Amino acid sequence: MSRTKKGKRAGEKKQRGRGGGNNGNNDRTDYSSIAKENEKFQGYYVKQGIVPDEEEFKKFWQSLKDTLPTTWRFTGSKGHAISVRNTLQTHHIPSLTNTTFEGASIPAPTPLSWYPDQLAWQLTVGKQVIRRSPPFKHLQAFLVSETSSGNISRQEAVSMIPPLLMDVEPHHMVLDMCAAPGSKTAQLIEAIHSGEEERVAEAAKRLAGGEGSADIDGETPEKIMGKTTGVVIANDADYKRSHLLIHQTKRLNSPNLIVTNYDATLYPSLRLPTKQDPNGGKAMQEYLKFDRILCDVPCSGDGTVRKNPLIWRDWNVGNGNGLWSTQARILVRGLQLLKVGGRLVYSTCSLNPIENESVVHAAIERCGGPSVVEIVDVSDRLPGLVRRQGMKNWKVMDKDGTWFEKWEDVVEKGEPYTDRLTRGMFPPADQDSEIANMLNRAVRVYPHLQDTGGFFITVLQKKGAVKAAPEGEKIQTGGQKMKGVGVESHANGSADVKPVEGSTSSANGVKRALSTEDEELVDPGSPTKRQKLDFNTDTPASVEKDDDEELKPLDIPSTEQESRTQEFDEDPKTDVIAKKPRGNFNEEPFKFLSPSHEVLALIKNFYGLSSYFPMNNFLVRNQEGIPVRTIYFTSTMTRQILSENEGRGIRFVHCGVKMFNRQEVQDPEACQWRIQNEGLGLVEAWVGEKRVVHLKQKETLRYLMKELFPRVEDVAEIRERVESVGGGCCVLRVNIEEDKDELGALVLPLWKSKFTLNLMLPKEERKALLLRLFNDTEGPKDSTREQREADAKARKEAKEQDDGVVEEDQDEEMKDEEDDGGVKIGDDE
Ligand SMILES: C[S@@+](CC[C@H](N)C(=O)[O-])C[C@H]1O[C@@H](n2cnc3c(N)ncnc32)[C@H](O)[C@@H]1O
Repeated sequence: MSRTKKGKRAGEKKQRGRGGGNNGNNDRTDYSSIAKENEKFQGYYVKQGIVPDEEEFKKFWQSLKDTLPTTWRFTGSKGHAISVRNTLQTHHIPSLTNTTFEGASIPAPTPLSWYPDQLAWQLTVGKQVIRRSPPFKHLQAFLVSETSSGNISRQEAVSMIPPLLMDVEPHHMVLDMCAAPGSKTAQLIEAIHSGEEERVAEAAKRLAGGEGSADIDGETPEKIMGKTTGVVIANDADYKRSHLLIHQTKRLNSPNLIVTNYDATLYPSLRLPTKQDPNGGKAMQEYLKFDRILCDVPCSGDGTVRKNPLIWRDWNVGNGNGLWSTQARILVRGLQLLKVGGRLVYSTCSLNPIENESVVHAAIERCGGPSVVEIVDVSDRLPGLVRRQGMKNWKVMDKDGTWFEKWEDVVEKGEPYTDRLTRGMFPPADQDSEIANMLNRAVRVYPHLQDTGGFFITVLQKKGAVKAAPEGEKIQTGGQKMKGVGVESHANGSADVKPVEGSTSSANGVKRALSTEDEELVDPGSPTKRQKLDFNTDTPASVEKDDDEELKPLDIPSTEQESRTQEFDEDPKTDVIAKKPRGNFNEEPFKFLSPSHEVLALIKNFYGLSSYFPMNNFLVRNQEGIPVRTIYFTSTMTRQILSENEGRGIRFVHCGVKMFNRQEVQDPEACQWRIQNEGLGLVEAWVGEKRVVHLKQKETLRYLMKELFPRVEDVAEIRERVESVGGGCCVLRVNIEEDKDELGALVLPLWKSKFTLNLMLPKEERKALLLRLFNDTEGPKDSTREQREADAKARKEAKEQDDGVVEEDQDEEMKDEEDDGGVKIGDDE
């Protein structure tokens, strides 16, 4: 068989890891045939002493071979997540407790003790049981249905930890540097929106009563309305995978989310609105600094071996060594972009100290040492989570198997080791130094501690300005010269973020020493020099994988093979880390509409939108800036970021929630712009009573959900009200006393045609609600369809006979439209 340059056999399956890029893998390896043994893998971790006690190491090693439990999170706003969780607890857990299968008792799902509000659960039973035990089968149907409607997200338990340690608040600016496929981004979005429902409800009540209007002068609309003011920017270097982020976070409908597509080592400084000098001096250009940053970096992923058996076959030391330089650069860039006082979490699903403590140590040194960046002690956080402390000593192994304890030994041996390894990889020379002791504050989670995957998490706090010297100078830190984590700087201003399509090199190529005032604002520069460094160790090759793998609905896998193909959380792939954003960049521009635009005026009037509602946060996605089909809504800060950076070639991939969709209507009174289900939660509190319908009876709700096109005359409870509201879109507020716990605050978009009503819900969501609320497994039906068709036919024939004019079916007006998100209104066919 032929060999490639890197010594791989042509066609050979590439090394797995966790990093991204190059999807489309069609590997059909039989995972059950892979032996769960690898001497090099085991020997490496024995020598590193990651679990020093021999007996404990045996348990640790054995646990890597065991099947991983299935874990999931209830997603969305807290109120909503809790209401779906309540269904699990009320309707499923009782019948799953004390279940036996073939004589043995079977454990019911349990909440993860350390996850807040019992919103994360785990299930340890295998597929056999699920298929053949009726209560588990029932649970499976619930999980699948809620997953496809986005209320449940399958996620590895350990992967849920980093966002929980970030202490995100609703006003925070948050950056997720390596975000795809987006499980943690979803947690970050939930965190910035935490408490929002309550705040908005209170504000709406207060403002409707005319109270509090005195103290709102000069406040942003979000603040007045109790809305989240923070922003989450989720980034990934892989363009295709940046779209996975959109998919994964779609259900959260956050107007505070922006998705970008950059190599994180080169993440650009984003402009904020210029600050005017009150004394009449020069206006200052401000750049965005973040309160919270997540660096969940690409890594070798050997902590995921329980669900990725290929790691047993393919593990080699070069994977970790090869990623070190990129991981360190991402972390350094993150620390530059962080506000002083801000927090950054660095995490990997690798067990390897080279990808973990070594990177953290090098980056802290690179940024000025522990007086500038400290590791936060989080030992009292997440009580219940069993963990081990970070390592302060480790060794470095070359890919040929030679071990080194210190850089000086590498220098003594000379090439090729001096090319393949770097000084920064080594542990602190002074093991009693502040930084060495601080490394113990890092968190290591091992599989045997609580039946999970392996993970590494460090929480860093920035205490002062980071001074990054230009690349080319080897960095002098704590007596060590380091290469491989340098940051080149160049002039700030428009050139610093020139379009990077097809190139990540410094926009203007100017290298200069930093001045103190812009040291934090510069963009990192040319990767050309780093390229050599990145490739001077054994960089693992990419793995190709099918995109859709991330998106499969939850099933309950019993084998690791199934687990691998159905997982959509962590993405254990190693990749040659982006020297430039991968894939074509092809996005329509984001154009904001003037608040006085005639379409917005029409919408405001029809829905009776409150005067507090921020009408300047609407945008469209076309070059001309015309509302053709869909109008999106963003938060104020999001708008400012997009507007300030327009024309700078910034690779914005996504922003805005669909709020209004254009609808062909025949009723001249009805507004053509219907509220999209996605945007309803953002606007409903501000819609005037004139377009609100209240519903209190459970049976009415069931009928509206079950029937795709119920006749107005058949919905007795709300008939009168909908008739007085008139044609077009309105807001249905559901308030059923007996089901408060499971329904939460349910608000739905309702369309009134001449004769029929239509809940405008995506098919999956309608199905999931029917199952959850009414135990209906069959889904919606269209029993009036035949009747309508017959009526239409009769009308048409009669009309044609009368005057030869062909009349359109009035009720068909809602059924031909499909929105941009693929949600067919009413008629799902
Ligand atoms: C471990 S995965 C992130 C998982 C993600 N945080 C989550 O929780 O779903 C690493 C991601 O980093 C991306 N990546 C690799 N190199 C990168 C770089 N230089 N800059 C930004 N992203 C990069 C990969 O495409 C991959 O999606």
